Amino acid sequence: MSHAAVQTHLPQEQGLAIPFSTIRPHLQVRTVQENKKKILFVTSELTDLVKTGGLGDVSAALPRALREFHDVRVLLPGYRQVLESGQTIRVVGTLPGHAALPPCRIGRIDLDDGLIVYVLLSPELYDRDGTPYGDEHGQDWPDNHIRFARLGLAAAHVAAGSACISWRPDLLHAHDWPAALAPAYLRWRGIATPSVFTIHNLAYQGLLSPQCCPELDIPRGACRMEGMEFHGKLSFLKAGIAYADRITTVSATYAREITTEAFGCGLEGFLRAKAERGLLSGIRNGIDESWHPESDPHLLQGFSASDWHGKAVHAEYVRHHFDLEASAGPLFVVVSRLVRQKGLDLTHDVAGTIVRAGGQLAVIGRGEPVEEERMRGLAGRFPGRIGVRVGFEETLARRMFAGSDFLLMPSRYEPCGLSQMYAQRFGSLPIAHRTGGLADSIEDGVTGFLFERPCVESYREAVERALKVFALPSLFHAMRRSAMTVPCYWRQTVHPYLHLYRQLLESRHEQA
Ligand SMILES: Nc1ncnc2c1ncn2[C@@H]1O[C@H](COP(=O)(O)OP(=O)(O)O[C@H]2O[C@H](CO)[C@@H](O)[C@H](O)[C@H]2O)[C@@H](O)[C@H]1O
Repeated sequence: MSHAAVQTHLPQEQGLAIPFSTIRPHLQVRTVQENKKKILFVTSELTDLVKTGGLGDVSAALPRALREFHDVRVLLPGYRQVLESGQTIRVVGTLPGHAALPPCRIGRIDLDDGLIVYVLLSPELYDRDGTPYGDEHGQDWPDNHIRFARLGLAAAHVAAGSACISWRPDLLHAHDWPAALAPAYLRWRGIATPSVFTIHNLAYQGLLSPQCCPELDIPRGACRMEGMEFHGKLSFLKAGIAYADRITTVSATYAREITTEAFGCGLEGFLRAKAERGLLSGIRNGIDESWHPESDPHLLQGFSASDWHGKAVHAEYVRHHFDLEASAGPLFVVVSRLVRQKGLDLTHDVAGTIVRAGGQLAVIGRGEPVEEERMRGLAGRFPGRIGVRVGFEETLARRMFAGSDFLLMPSRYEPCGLSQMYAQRFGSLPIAHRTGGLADSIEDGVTGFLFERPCVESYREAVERALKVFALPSLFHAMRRSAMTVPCYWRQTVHPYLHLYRQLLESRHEQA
């Protein structure tokens, strides 16, 4: 693998038109600094084009924060949302089929700010209604193993320089189980490109039957404990952990937690062994610069710690939008995927405390049908005091962070969490379980409220403390101001990744 990857212009890529695209000017000429390395992000979500949760946000914001230092590009499946995004897609590469993985083409999107996204074009795998992972009823696609193995193998081909793209990464960075076979295929095929695998959520593992090995061309040797075998099945996520050169997760506390039985999802021993060899680390997520209360274009009006008027405008907007009564009481919000991890059942049980104290609650979320139903039931119990919207709406979510006084986040576990940082930035104090990245990003009684155990009693005690602070405006505003100034942008937090990449590239260089 060559590290002499200095380019003074972008590579020549053929611009074959495909039906859904309009042709864009061919090449932008850009000077690339000598010490910049080429890094390929492999991910199943990118907020600009398709998002179901925090993975999309990190996949969009981290490459942008790294771009000052490296030439970072993203590889993403060409879902229907991507094809219909209105972005120009030029075909720049082709890949042959392999085992049960169909041949595909690679398209290229140049986003407005210059971020380059390679899109894996395989209509039979990705051009469907629904989310990246399942149909509109929340049912996983039965061929997910093929869909995401295709992603992993394509990434390995790009790394090997055999995807007909004249851009070849010095390092590959894969995210979560859908991208986890990328480092594995590198290893199985003897491609020396170093790799990083980031775990955003250990609970989603991508399990499949060992009988699928021939379909995906998984070597027999991989079906062992030291490989991707997991209780008689095969785990995409475990493959990422087994074969990447370095493993990271998204906060220091979660990195420790996943080496314990309580949080390790059965992989704690495997992860502990990696940690003991210095191969597992926790790097806390940052957030994108667009989360700025004075300039976020999603907001109706900007605001700051010295001018709260815009915040009041959003509080009124949220009350109106969720059919809540006019009130001077505290406004609580939930912005969350509605899944068991997020502790919605606990919020259901403390909601009465909030309402009795004169508070109101607005919830937006989408997820498991049982959780959606639970939330709808809550709105039915407290009309005018609790409003629930089942759906996914970025603009509304941002206005909820802006208009609220408190964000509820009683997650049972939380690898990092972004919502609490968005809330803090917008002067809404998070009330959260002391776990994972919530413990690392919230200072109890200063920039939010933490409770110790994921149970109603512990949670209620934190809500009661928050209500007392709300009743003391000078203390409440002081806490808000502290929360708004916590350093949380990626540019303030990206350095551990730069250090990790440097270490990895240098050690690979020495080995070579
Ligand atoms: N209905 C809705 N409408 C609009 N926006 C909505 C929404 N539901 C959720 N969101 C948004 O989706 C994102 C959720 O991100 P989180 O990091 O809080 O959780 P998630 O569990 O998805 O991410 C996983 O990956 C991230 C990234 O590493 C980790 O921080 C996290 O702990 C881990 O569980 C936030 O941007 C939130 O505002």
